[in-house]
Formats: sequence, C-alpha cells, structure tokens
Amino acid sequence: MTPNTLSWWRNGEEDESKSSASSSLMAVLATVLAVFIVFYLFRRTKNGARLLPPGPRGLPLLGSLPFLGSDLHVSFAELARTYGPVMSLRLGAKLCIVLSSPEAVKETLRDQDAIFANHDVPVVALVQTYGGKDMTCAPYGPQWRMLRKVTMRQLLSPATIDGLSVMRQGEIWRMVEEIRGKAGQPVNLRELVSAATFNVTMVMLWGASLAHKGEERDALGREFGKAVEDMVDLLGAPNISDFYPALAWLDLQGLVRRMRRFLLLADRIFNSVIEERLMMMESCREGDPAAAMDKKNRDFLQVMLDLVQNPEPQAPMTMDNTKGLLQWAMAELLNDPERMKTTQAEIAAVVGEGNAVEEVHLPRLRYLDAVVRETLRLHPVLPLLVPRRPSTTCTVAGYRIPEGTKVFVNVWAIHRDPQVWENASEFKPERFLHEAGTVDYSGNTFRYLPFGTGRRICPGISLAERMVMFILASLLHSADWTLPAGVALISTRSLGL
Ligand code: HEM
Repeated sequence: MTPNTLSWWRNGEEDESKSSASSSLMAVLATVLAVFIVFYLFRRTKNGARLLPPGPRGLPLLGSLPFLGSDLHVSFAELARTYGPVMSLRLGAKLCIVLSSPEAVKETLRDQDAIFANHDVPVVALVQTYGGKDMTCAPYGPQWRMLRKVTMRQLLSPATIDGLSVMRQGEIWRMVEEIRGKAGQPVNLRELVSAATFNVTMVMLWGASLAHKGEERDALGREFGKAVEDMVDLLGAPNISDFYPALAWLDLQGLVRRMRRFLLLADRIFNSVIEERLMMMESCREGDPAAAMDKKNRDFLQVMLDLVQNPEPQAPMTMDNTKGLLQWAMAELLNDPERMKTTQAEIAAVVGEGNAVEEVHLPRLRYLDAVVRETLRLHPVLPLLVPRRPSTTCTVAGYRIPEGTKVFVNVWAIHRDPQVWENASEFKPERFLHEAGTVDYSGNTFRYLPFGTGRRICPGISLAERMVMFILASLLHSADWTLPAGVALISTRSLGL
C-alpha cells in the first residue's frame, strides 16, 4: 500500500466521516422539523383540540371572498353541505367559523356562553355607536351589564311597554284609516309597513314631543326615516375594512365617512328633541299642567332622561328589524290565500267584524302567533345572528377555534335543515300549533333561534312580538288583501332582506 494509496484511503476516511457527520446533522434537522410539524399539527388547546374545522381553501389574500354570493347565509349553507356543521374559512384576512347545526350552537353558545359573549362588531357599527358604546356593540363586561340591566328594568320593562300601548294604538289606527281610505286601489305594502313600523317606533321613542305637531311631525318623521334607512343599509354593506382590518384606516369605500354624516344629522335631531323635552320638563316644574307627562305613559326618551339624563337612546333603532318580518309575513300569506283566510277568520272571530284590533286581543290570536313564528323560521331577520368573537382559544366539536375569530351562527340554515324540520322549506304555521310550548323564542331550543341565544339574546323580544302581532292583525283586519292582477307569487328573495 503506497502513501498515496494510504492518503486516498485517509481522504476517503475523512470524506466518509464528513459525509456521515452531515447525514447525522440532516437526520437531526429532519427530526427537529418532523417534531415541529407534528407539534404544530397536533398542538392542542387546553381542551385538547388540534385542528381548525374543515373548510374551503380559498385564494391567497382573498380567501373565499370571490366565491360567495351576496346572501352570505345561503353560500355558507351550501358550503356546509360539503364541509359539515362546524366549518372554517377565510374572508380576506379574517378567519371565520360557521356553525350550522343545533348541536354545534349548543356546544358553543350554551356550554361556552361566557367565551362567546362578545359580538364581533363591524367597523361602521363601531362608528355608529361612538366607539361601541351601545349594548349590541359593547364588549361583554361591566358597561354591557349596566346597559342590559337598565334596558330590561326600565326601557323594556313590562310597565313601560304596557304604558306605551295607547301611543302605539293611535299610530296603528291612523294606518288602518289610511288603508280603508284606499279600498280597491293598489297599495305599496312595503312603504305602508315601513311607515307604520317607523311611526310606532318614533312615538315610543319621543311620542310626547310629537303630539299636537301635525305637519312638522310628519316632516321630522320623513327626514329621520330616510336617514335611518340609509344608516341600516350602511350597517349591512360588506366592508373591505372588516375583511382587512389593517386597511381600515383608509376607509376605501367611504362607509365610515357616510356613517359620520348620518351621526351629525341624528345628533341634530336628537338634540332638538331633547332640548324641547327639557323645556317641557322645566315648564312642568313651574306648574304648567299641559306640560306634565303621565308617569305611566312615559316614552323612552322620558325614561332615559328620568334615569340618567342620557342623550342617546339607541337600542330602539333595532326596531327596524320588525319591518322586515312584517313584510315577509304578508308576502307568505299573499302567496297562500287559504292560510290568509284562516288568519283573517281568527282575527274577525276574536276582534269582531267592524271593531278595531287592540293589544288586549293579541294573546287570543293563536294562529296569527303561529304565522309570525313560521315567518321567523323561514326568514330570520338576522340570518347569521350578530357574529360572535371568542375571548379565548377553545374547542368546538373537537376542532380548535382560535381567540378573536369571527363566528357566524347560520340560523337560516338550521331553520331550513330537513334533518331538523319536517317539510323544512314549506310555509306551514300549523307546525307551531302542534309544537306549542316546545319551540319558543327563549333560545333554549337550539333548532329555533330567531332572537339568538345565551347572554346576548335579544332583549326586545316581548316588544317586538307585541308590535308585529298588533300591526299584522290590524293590517289583515283592515282589508281583504290580494296580489295585483298578473302577479302570481312574491319571490321569497324579492324583499331583498
Ligand atoms: C322582529 C324583531 C327582532 C328580531 C328578529 C331581533 C333579533 C335579534 C337578534 C338575533 C339579536 C342577536 C342575538 C345574539 O347575538 O344571540 C338581537 C340583539 C339585540 N336586539 Fe333584537 N330583534 C328584534 C327586535 C328588537 C327590538 C324591538 C329591540 C329593542 C327595542 C331589540 C334590541 C336588541 C338589542 C339591544 C340587542 C343586542 C343585545 C346584546 O348585545 O346584549 N331588538 N336581536
């Protein structure tokens, strides 16, 4: 063996040891990487969940945005057929979870109610509520608790709601007179229902200031009504800032600027109404009996002023919800003349032909009540509720739901699920007569959630129920309604809700 040979051998030996060292290094790195991947994939939350729920992959940056239709609840329901009742997807930069079964909602909004007690508030709503100061936008905490307590005990207490019955009645009777004056002529139901709901809302808000105002009252109503409609559209408009929070400061669609303009107008109207009321209270203190307000018939403004001198009673704005419900109920009945007759016959029997509907009649209108419930099943006013935002990472159906995600509850999909409801897509109010007592608005039956559930359940249920039943009964009792000649059916999408 020559030195060269030896050196070759030596070199070979060195090379071999180098290559074995580098393979060991590679092996170590590969192991570390594998451990990291396994750890990442199988990392568990405190409760043991590993993975995000299944869902569509989506595109980089855009996520699933380009693939969804304008009715998010319908697109989500279609996707849930592939990915299941607990699904995840990205909308822009935002990770979203969609729940579409009673079991998933129960595990989330009942079993982990406190974690899911925050609403995920759109940017425009934050502006509308002066930085999230109203009850719907306030984070779950002391401020929200105080607002909820005041609302339930004062604004929406049975005593306040009962006390305002005379004012509501006056408004509805005005509407009935208007309808009777147009007998035989076509009526724009949408406008009629909007005006009735708005006027009832206004009298409850600050009715005492509107009394004896005639034309001025109508002008104020029109101006404010238009502004509120625009504001509601703004709240519902898809906003790039919500999908890409980092871009929110640019307000690319100008929605925040428009909301600020609405606030200026609303502030002007609120301020003038409040100033006038304060002057009325002053006159009353000085002994003018005309300015005195019956303690029992205090409108919301008075309740608030008596309480904390708070200038912005905001919760009643959500009464706009009742308008959509009324339109759907009338549309379903117009599409179904037999059921229209059954409903009208019940009202006539309870109220009497020729008599006006009064709120005392409502508890005896059981079929009408079933019509309202069935309408809310097929057309929930908030088909995805108000999205929630978990305050900590948690587990639902074995999947990881990270803190801060936007959680949609697809009530629309649950209400139309054939595995949950018999003949799910049919309008059949009778089902609520048979199921009376088992399916209610309390949010405890997770297959029926028109008012939500848990800590953030709608506090306006009894007022909404009363207003809708009263307006609907009055409409149906005031005339015989039919579709215009040539119109066979109202499309269930045509109301644009
Ligand atoms: C048909 C009429 C109405 C429907 C369908 C409706 C439905 C809802 C729904 C689904 C929620 C979200 C609940 C959740 O997140 O689980 C909600 C919240 C709320 N509703 Fe209603 N609502 C109606 C009328 C009213 C009325 C008349 C008022 C007040 C006068 C009102 C005041 C509120 C408030 C303040 C919240 C937020 C509660 C909170 O965040 O704690 N709603 N409503």
